[in-house]
Order: sequence, then C-alpha cells, then structure tokens
Amino acid sequence: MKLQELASALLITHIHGDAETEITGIEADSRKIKTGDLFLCIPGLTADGHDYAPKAIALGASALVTERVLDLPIPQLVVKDARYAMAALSAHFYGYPSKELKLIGITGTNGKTTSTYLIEKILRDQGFTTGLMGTIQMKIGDTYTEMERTTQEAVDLQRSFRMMCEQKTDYCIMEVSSHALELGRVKGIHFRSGIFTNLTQDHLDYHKTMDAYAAAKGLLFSRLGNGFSADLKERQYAILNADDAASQTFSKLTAAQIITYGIENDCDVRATNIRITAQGTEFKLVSFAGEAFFRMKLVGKFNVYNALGSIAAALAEGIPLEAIRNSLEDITVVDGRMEVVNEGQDYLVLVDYAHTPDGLENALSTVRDFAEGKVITVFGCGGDRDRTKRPLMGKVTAKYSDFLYVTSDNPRTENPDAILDDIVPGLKEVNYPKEKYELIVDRKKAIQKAIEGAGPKDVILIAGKGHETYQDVMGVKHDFDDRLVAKAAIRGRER
Ligand SMILES: CC(=O)N[C@H]1[C@@H](OP(=O)(O)OP(=O)(O)OC[C@H]2O[C@@H](n3ccc(=O)[nH]c3=O)[C@H](O)[C@@H]2O)O[C@H](CO)[C@@H](O)[C@@H]1O[C@H](C)C(=O)N[C@@H](C)C(=O)N[C@H](CCC(=O)O)C(=O)O
Ligand SMILES: Nc1ncnc2c1ncn2[C@@H]1O[C@H](COP(=O)(O)OP(=O)(O)OP(=O)(O)O)[C@@H](O)[C@H]1O
Ligand SMILES: N[C@H](CCC[C@H](N)C(=O)O)C(=O)O
Ligand SMILES: [Mg+2]
Repeated sequence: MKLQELASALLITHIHGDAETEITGIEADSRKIKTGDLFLCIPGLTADGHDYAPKAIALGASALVTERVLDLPIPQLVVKDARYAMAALSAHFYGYPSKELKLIGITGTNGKTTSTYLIEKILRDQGFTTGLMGTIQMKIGDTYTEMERTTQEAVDLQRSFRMMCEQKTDYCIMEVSSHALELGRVKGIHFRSGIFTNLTQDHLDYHKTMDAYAAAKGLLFSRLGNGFSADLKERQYAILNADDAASQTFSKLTAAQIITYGIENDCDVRATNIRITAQGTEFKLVSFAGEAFFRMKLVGKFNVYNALGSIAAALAEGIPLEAIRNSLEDITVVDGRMEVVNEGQDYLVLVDYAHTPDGLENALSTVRDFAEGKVITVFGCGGDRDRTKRPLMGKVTAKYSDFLYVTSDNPRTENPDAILDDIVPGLKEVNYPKEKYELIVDRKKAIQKAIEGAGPKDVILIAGKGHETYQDVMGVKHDFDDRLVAKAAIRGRER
C-alpha cells in the first residue's frame, strides 16, 4: 500500500517526503521492524517511540508516523495523536477486518477469560468457526499462540483479526482490558456485543481512582450501537450485570440494545434456585427465551454469573436455550481456574487465578462453603501493579483461611519481601493470629509446605497464577507452574 493511500485514513494533507513510498507492514515496536514497514512513534508511559526511529530505520523501516518532524531521511506522516493514528492506520492497512467478524468483547475486573471460553464452546458446538483472544492465549480455530497481554496493541490486534478473516472465522470472542480501552487499543473496532462482568478494585496503579477505572470500562459500551438497524445481523448488544451498580452508568452510555443478567435484581436472564457443591453448580434459568435447568461442572456462584453473561450473549445470537445448556453442561474446567490437582491424595488441591480482593473473596467463599476440613491458602500479590490491593487481599484471605502461606506471585521489578510486607497490615487489621500464617518468599517452598501440612479433607487453594507457566522476577520469566509444583509436592509427600 502506498503511504498516500494509508494517510487517507487520517485527515492528512501533507506528507513529509515521498507520498508514493510503498508500505508493506506496520509496527509500533522498533524491535519488530522488517524492511518496508511503517514505524509508528508512540510517546508512551515509560519510553518514547520517537527515540527508536533511528533503530527502526536501521532495520529497514520505509516511513514513520511521528508527532513532530524528525530530522531523519525517510518520509513522515506527522500527526497530533500517534496512538489514535496507530488504531486508525492499522485498521485501514488490514482492511477493517473487525467488520467481517462478529466480535464479542468482554470487559470487567474478573470473569473475562472464563466467559470467553464458555461462549467459544457454545458457538463451536453450533458449528461456527471461532477466534478467541485473551489472557491465556490467542486461538484461531485449533491453533494457539501465547500472548504478551490480555488485549493486544492496536497493530497486532488488527493483524490478528485479518488472520481470523483469512481463516473464515465467524466469531471472535475477546477480553477487553481497561488498559486497552484507555490506551485506545480497540478504538474504531466494530463490536457486535459487549459484555460487562463486574467492577471491583484492581489496577489502581494505572487508573488511580475507581471512577477512572469505571470510565475506562464504560468506553466499550459508549462506542456500541451507534446506528439502529432493522437487520438482526447488524444489531449490537450491551450485556450488563444487573447486580453490579456500574451497569446503570453503562446503560446510559450505550445506544445498543441492552440485555441484563443477574441473580439478585430483576433482569432479562436470571438464575434462581442456585445450588453450589464441590462438584459444580445448579440453577434454574428464567429468560426472555424461556426457562431451563442448568447443571454445570464449574464451581462457585461467580461461575453462575459468568454463565449468565455467556447465555445472554448466545441468546442474542439466536442460539436455542437447550443447545446453550448442553454446551455449558459439557465444560469441565477453564485452564487454571479452580483447577483440581489430583494425584489421588485425600485432601483437595485447587489452583486458581484469583488475584484481586473480589476474586479471592469469590474463590475462597466457595471453597469455605464446601470444605469439610481446614482451608489452607497460598497466595501473593504481583509486583509493579496496584499496591493498594495488597492489604485488602490479605484481609480477605484471613477471613476465610485456617492457615495462610503468604508468598510471591510475580515480583517483577519489586523487592519480593517488600510485597509481602504490604500484605501483612491486612492480616493485622482483622487480628489474624500470628500462629496461623507464615511468610515464605519462595513460592515453591510455600506450596510444598502447605501440601506437607495438609490433613485428610483439607482444601488447599493456591491462588494468583492459575494457568501461568512462569514466574517473572526482575524481567526474567523463570519456568513455574503452580500445578506442576503442587503435583510434585504431593508425590514427594507420598514417598
Ligand atoms: C500500562 C500499559 O499497558 N502499558 C503498555 C503500553 O506502554 P506504553 O504505551 O506506555 O509504551 P512504552 O513502553 O512507554 O513505549 C512507548 C513506545 O515505544 C516503543 N518501543 C519501546 C522500546 C523499544 O525498544 N522500542 C520501541 O519501539 C513501544 O513499542 C511503544 O510503542 O504499551 C507498551 C507497548 O505495547 C506495553 O508494553 C505496555 O504494557 C505494559 C508492559 C503492561 O504491563 N501492561 C499491562 C498492565 C496491561 O496492559 N495489562 C492488561 C491486562 C489487564 C487485565 O487483564 O486485567 C492487558 O491488556 O494485557
Ligand atoms: N464473575 C466473577 N466474579 C468474581 N470473581 C470471579 C469471576 N469469575 C472468576 N472469578 C475469579 O477471578 C479469577 C480470574 O478469573 P478470569 O481469569 O476469568 O478473570 P479475568 O477477568 O480474565 O482476569 P484478568 O483481568 O487477569 O484477565 C478466577 O480464578 C476466579 O477466582
Ligand atoms: N492481568 C493481570 C494479571 C495478574 C496476575 C498475577 N499473577 C500478577 O502477576 O499480578 C495483571 O497483569 O495485572
Ligand atoms: Mg483474563
């Protein structure tokens, strides 16, 4: 594509340099530049892409997008807002692929990943081809790619959408993080449905206040439904959790058709007669499409919420309730979410991804409900992330645990001991007895100790890292998988 043609996606009348320059790719990271690429110089939070322009040129970049003219020998598109340009130019370069897909976006503090897998299952059982993007991976059909982030940067996102189109994907189900919404990674993307799971504390390091965090999530809905359509295929839906106060705000922001779901409040898709056991959940679904009895293998009331949002999204696509039920009843586990580590031992070991106060509240209250023995929790908090959630996570775990191992999650660039020290005030606030917890920085040792100390019928919840197969210490990702560490410890104890 010629630079001139690409520039037509923006209000650019003047190009510094040769407008006929051929652009064969588009990148915002100098480390990924190939010959012929356009390099977007993004002023970021920690670095300024403009500083990497010379490196991009050395690697063969054929043109730049900049916010100021640089004294460099290749053509430049000078724009006011390089992030906006990144989203708009990427969409244009890849031919607006989101319009060729039915895109279902999910936002909320907890439950996004889980919901993507539930919806994927329902759609695939109906014979649709699907793409999935989120924390665990990107999946196109049965091909998996590990991702750096939950929601990709605009350039990568548009490229992935194009790949999905090439593989004749009908639906793409994706997690939309608040960072992505705030940083414009999904700007201009055409969503068919937006789902809101819930809003509780996380990421205040980035958003600073809960209001700002909510406003970021709201962007998914304010951009939905900008034109009414008689054609069902073009309709857009905002699927909102009626039991979360933020939904009221989001409902005012959107022009899309609203479908509400929940348990406590009156809504369009509601679960009643809920029964939670260690084996799963049961509930009666009452909806505009009729009633049905669901029996799922996923545990916890929070998974009823995830199921409800997914059911609402599927109903909006015209999928029969019976079929939805059959699909959801089939799902046994979502990778790293309440995943049982079973080596035949007489105590239960669960690996879960709860890494927020509310996630822990949900996971632990569920465990507490069905535990016949003690509840032993192993958890920590991620470094370089919201510090204010640390004592809150301590407080929640104290509320439900008979014994606690406070350990490292991904310390990233922080001192691991200091992270543990930030958790302890939460334990002290609720007078959690000193003899009921231990601080063990080494996560492997903490897991081993928890397993060595477990008695018959006890439940050990290892929280925070779920599906992760690494531990990030000072930017180095060391192999680490809670499930494998737990397995080895169980076997070691038996010997
Ligand atoms: C807060 C946040 O999301 N920051 C992301 C953002 O940073 P940024 O825009 O400020 O970029 P920067 O690192 O300052 O660099 C500026 C520019 O220089 C470029 N650069 C930089 C270095 C270099 O050698 N060459 C080069 O070209 C970068 O590609 C970028 O375009 O863009 C960068 C490039 O894409 C990301 O690496 C960075 O993610 C950081 C590492 C991060 O940790 N993000 C997390 C918090 C995140 O996004 N998480 C959410 C999930 C949350 C959830 O699931 O709940 C997610 O969607 O994954
Ligand atoms: N609907 C929910 N409400 C509250 N907690 C939940 C819910 N669903 C899952 N959880 C808890 O939160 C953890 C993370 O779930 P999941 O990975 O589905 O969320 P996510 O929103 O994708 O998280 P992330 O922001 O890290 O991508 C689970 O392991 C579980 O403990
Ligand atoms: N998407 C979340 C995941 C947190 C997972 C936890 N293991 C941690 O490292 O804090 C984040 O990036 O904040
Ligand atoms: Mg996720």
